[in-house]
Amino acid sequence: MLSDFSEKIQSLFKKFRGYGKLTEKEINEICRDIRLLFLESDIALSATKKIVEEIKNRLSTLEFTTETSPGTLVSNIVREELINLLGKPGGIDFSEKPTLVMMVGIQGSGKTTTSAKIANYFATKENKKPLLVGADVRRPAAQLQLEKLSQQIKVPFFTDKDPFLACEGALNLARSKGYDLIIVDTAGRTHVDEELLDELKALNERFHPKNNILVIDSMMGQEATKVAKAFFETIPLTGAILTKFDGDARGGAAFSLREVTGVPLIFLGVGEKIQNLEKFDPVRVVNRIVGMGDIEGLIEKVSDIKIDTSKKPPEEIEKWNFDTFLESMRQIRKMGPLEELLSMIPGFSSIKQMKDMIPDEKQMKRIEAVMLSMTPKERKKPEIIDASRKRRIAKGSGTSIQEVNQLLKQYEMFKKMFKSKNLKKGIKLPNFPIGRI
Ligand SMILES: Nc1nc2c(ncn2[C@@H]2O[C@H](COP(=O)(O)OP(=O)(O)OP(=O)(O)O)[C@@H](O)[C@H]2O)c(=O)[nH]1
Repeated sequence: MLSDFSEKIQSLFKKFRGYGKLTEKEINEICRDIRLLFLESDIALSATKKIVEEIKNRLSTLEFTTETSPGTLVSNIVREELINLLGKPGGIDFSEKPTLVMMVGIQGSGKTTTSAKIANYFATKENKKPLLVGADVRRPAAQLQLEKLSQQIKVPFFTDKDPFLACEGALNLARSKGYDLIIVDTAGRTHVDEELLDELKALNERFHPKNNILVIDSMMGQEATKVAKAFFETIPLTGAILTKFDGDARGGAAFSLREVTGVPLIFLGVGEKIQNLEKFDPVRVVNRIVGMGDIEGLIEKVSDIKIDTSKKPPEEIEKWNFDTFLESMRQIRKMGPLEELLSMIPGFSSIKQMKDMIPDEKQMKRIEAVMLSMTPKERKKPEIIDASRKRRIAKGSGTSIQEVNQLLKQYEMFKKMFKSKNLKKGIKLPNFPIGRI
């Protein structure tokens, strides 16, 4: 999440810490650095100008105290202004029952997946009764995708032969069954076109939804603001959801959207899975970016995971084998990419050596593939893995014999260490089972 931006802002904070005083020269330098960072991050010019101006004004009138160093004061101001730029979060208006939530956006933005994510969020976290409606009647595949997702999350699905009939029917059904919210997945096109906008306008005039939510791909960078403007000129948008935030390194859309369009963010899509939806919280996003972590988010993630207690690892570490490691790895991966999780721990992202020790998703998959290519017997008793078995495992997992050897070596080290009870004498754990291979 915003890895490039995060790295750059943290190195700027390091630079600011070196300032002994803040004269006009330093203030100009800070503003120049921030401007450059924003422009390199594909953030809209108006948003860049706004934050630089705010920072400059605050720094020019700053009162120094002896307790806080100039560098810390500057970093605090920049952090606060990043939070202000992201803007206060929006929400879903539940003042009507059922409330209509119209999901709009261009094709591929993640609209269908996000409709299901929201339904799941409100059903599981807020005890609401959602109804999912497929209104993209021209694309049977989109209807099918939403229907499948609705079955997966056990939320009812409704559709009809045109979007107006679908909404009408859904409203009647919701009123009779007491549903709280109707989430309508409207049609998307490859780009914003007149036909799409006309249909939305007509739906809006007919049903006056309390919620018109724009789903937008954060990877679009500041281009996202153009799409948002086109929708905003057609219907009154009440909020936006940025999808694929997990893959966005620069933050161009996130930091531009509010300033350019005024539309508040409500949720962030942070992965392909249904659970990968976060309520937008600017403080938590910024704290993560600047390396202050997000303990609250980490606790939420851990408590969301349903641990299968029948698969709990044995208490005695001597009994651990590759089955144990495979299972723990799966439990950890359910929470999302490892680096993402660790970035939620305050200070972690600033320790470069620690980051280098952590395998990325691709490496995790390779380690998992090696373990999965072992037979159940091999996983229980890895000592039986001889040269020909290693060849078979490497071939089956699409890795190399060296990689299989490396994993087995790390396993051996792990076992030896516990046998010799060296751990009690303060010896560091090897980076297994999450080490690089
Ligand atoms: N990494 C990541 N992928 C996402 C996220 N949200 C959606 N996707 C993926 O983006 C792709 C497009 O998502 P859809 O929900 O089909 O997009 P859509 O806007 O409904 O597109 P159409 O149905 O074609 O109109 C799918 O592969 C999703 O799994 C997210 O937050 N993170």
